[in-house]
Amino acid sequence: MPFIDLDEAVQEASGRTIPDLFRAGEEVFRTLETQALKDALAGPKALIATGGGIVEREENRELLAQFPVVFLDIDIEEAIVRASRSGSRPLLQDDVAQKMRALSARRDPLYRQVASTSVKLGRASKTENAHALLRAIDELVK
Ligand SMILES: Nc1ncnc2c1ncn2[C@@H]1O[C@H](COP(=O)(O)OP(=O)(O)OP(=O)(O)O)[C@@H](O)[C@H]1O
Ligand SMILES: O=C(O)C1=C[C@@H](O)[C@@H](O)[C@H](O)C1
Repeated sequence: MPFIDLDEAVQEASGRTIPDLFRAGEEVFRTLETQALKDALAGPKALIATGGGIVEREENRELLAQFPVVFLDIDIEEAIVRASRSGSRPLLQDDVAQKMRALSARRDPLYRQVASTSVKLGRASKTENAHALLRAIDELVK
């Protein structure tokens, strides 16, 4: 099955990086993100990885809720550690921990609203996490 990463799709379609798009304004990025989601959903059946901010727009939530969706329910402390390492996330420049907690509090109910199922991802290895995700996808689409 084809795999589509929406962050990559947005960057390819616009010819710009995500930090560059955010410099033009978050709405600029979100509009391209919605278009990339619509294009991906209209295309051949695929596994689509969205950015964590996909649930910010109601339009996106309504679209996603029509398809099988797996919520990657990552432990917040682990997410903070990983995001602190990355440095390239426009919404997480300073006070990463505080911003992550605020985003998580706002978005968590929205993820649960659109998700058909969820997978708890803790400190297991990447391979174990990938297998847990694949099992959830198999279960969902069988
Ligand atoms: N045990 C692990 N399981 C899963 N991912 C891990 C693990 N250890 C490190 N990582 C890393 O965590 C990072 C997760 O970042 P990634 O950018 O893929 O997040 P994302 O889910 O795409 O978030 P976003 O909402 O920003 O799109 C990756 O770089 C991945 O390699
Ligand atoms: O959580 C978010 O709002 C984002 C997550 C990333 O994947 C990118 O889509 C972008 O940095 C925004």
